[in-house]
Amino acid sequence: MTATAALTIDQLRVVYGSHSALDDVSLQVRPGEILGILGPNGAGKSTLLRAITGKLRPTSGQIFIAGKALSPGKAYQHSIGFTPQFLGLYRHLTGRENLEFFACCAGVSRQQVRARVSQALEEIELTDKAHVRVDQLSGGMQRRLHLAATLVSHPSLLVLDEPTAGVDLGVRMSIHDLIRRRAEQGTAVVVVTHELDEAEALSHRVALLHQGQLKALAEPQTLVHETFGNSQLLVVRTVHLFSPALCERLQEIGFCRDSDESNEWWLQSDLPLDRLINHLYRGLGGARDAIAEVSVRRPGLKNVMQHFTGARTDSAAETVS
Ligand SMILES: Nc1ncnc2c1ncn2[C@@H]1O[C@H](COP(=O)(O)OP(=O)(O)OP(=O)(O)O)[C@@H](O)[C@H]1O
Repeated sequence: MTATAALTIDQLRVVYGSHSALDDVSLQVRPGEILGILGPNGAGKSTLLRAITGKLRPTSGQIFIAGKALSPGKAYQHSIGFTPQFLGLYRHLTGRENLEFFACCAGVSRQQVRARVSQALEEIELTDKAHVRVDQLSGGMQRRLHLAATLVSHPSLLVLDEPTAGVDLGVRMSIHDLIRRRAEQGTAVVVVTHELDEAEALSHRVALLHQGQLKALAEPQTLVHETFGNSQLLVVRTVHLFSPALCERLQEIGFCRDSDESNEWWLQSDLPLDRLINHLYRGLGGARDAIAEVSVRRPGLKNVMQHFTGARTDSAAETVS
């Protein structure tokens, strides 16, 4: 990518006291590109967003917005639109009043404010609710309005922190459409999400952070392929969630799971299915009744995350005998 990238992050380091929150992170985002930022809690995602939006002075490294070096503390509202995770709307004002306020704060000229606000309301399909107070709108409508508050200034770089947190599928889809449309018009988008399906569906590329380091940066499908090749996953769903003996047994025979709250376990392998099933049932012995379902799947981003963040990914080649 060239100096005309919408965003360039060059060898960024952020150290809090003695703790390194970001360590030598470099990446670029081109105009029109949607980059998903993924990583477990504490990976450094919020720190990265704070650095990109100029709210934090990096320990070292540089950030360029459309080729211009970013100096923390300066006003960047014209080129960067930041939508934080938590709603920041004025509940006693109407949707239109909120958008007009945010447009003015972002430096939109008086002559343009009305048209920009009308356009944003149309984009989020809330024109007919423009004069309703925010506290009388549904949660999904407030979420869309929250995003529109950033869109009114037509930023060249949109930075979104979990834009679909807590919304239903319908609202999520409409927010995705909104983000895609802006990207198609040339806006670069950096979006932090914990939803891996969302990242896979929405992002042109994903950046995977873990313990402050950039572990991977690629298109979702490329990342899955580079990590797992043509492997498949044998997926097992257990009847009960908490059965320490069964969990221990599954771990011993090479399975891992998404979280302690999941009753789905998976094993990555290139081996033929009949050998894998044999391996599973032999390994489980008398505990096989505790299995509700066995299926085969292609790996996805979720499995890539586990691979890079240290979950057990022992290949079946090592554990299947
Ligand atoms: N102001 C701060 N002072 C000291 N340490 C901090 C500060 N902010 C964040 N950290 C630490 O830096 C690391 C990265 O934090 P950060 O909030 O960027 O992670 P994150 O990926 O956004 O996590 P989450 O998904 O939980 O929001 C964590 O270990 C965190 O405890």
